[in-house]
Amino acid sequence: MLRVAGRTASAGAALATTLAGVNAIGEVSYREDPQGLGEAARLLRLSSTAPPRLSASQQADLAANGYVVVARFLTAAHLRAARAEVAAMRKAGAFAPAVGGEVVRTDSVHWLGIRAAQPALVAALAELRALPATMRSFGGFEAARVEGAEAARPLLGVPREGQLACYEPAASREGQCSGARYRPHRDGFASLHPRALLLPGIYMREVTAVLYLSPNEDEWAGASGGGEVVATGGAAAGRPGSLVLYLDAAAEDERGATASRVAEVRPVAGTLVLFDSRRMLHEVLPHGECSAERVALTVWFGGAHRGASLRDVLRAMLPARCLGVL
Ligand SMILES: O=C(O)CCC(=O)C(=O)O
Ligand SMILES: [Fe+2]
Repeated sequence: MLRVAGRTASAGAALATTLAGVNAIGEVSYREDPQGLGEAARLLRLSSTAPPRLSASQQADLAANGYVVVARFLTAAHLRAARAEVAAMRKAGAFAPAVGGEVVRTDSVHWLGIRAAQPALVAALAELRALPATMRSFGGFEAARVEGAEAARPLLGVPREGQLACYEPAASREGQCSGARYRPHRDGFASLHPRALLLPGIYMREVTAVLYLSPNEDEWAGASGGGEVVATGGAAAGRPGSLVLYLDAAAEDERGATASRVAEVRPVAGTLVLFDSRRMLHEVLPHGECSAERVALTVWFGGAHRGASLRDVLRAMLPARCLGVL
């Protein structure tokens, strides 16, 4: 892919400024394996659209609302290939119950690395990992940090792994009356949360990117054709299997009661949702009657992922006004 090649070449200088083996800065996301992408590179070519992948207005939406929904992030051919790979992995028993406990979440997951054996999924992961490089400013939640010289590069860390998650329909969960779900939660914590010191990789998440790879688009989209519904009032619209974003929920609200509105996103294959990991309270409603599986590939961008330098961790934890000292 031209974009990959171009980015890899121009990444050389940036690479020297980061720790070896660290992939903390989006700009250099592809440098690990410029040649070896092989089949994944072919698929990337297949799925690419002209950069930037997020338009200015989508970036503005993300900054203003704390989330943005992008339809058709991958091509149909790429999606088909990725879904076939997920199906094969499921058959081979590659998914395990998610950590967090039945009370919180009942999906099963597989951590997909940048060198995984599934080219279409690796290519999808690469597309997601390229996002920070196309987002120079995160407006609301990054603008404060992107000042002066820092404006030249994105400050979001890019992890080497994405989480593939499958939510089973009720029918296939023996003895369960509802399908898999993920109760209301936030993916990250605000800066200086004490638990960030113990688990910086999780607690420093700043932006969540969820790309749906669910099979059976029609079933998920329904008659309305899927997409995103924003409802006023705190009550979730509540279609089974939807991702519900509780907009403007108070920081201490863990259930969504204080949300001014809710946005409901259908997990239609190819749909990408980006949101503010720290502020956006969200949940996956129980899967329900559908027979279709609900599959998502999620990547968290942020200041301190596995392999990030101490400097990155500190940078993520300090208030913007202190950044000058790092
Ligand atoms: O699959 C989704 O829609 C979101 C999943 C989620 O919230 C998570 O994995 O943290
Ligand atoms: Fe989440």
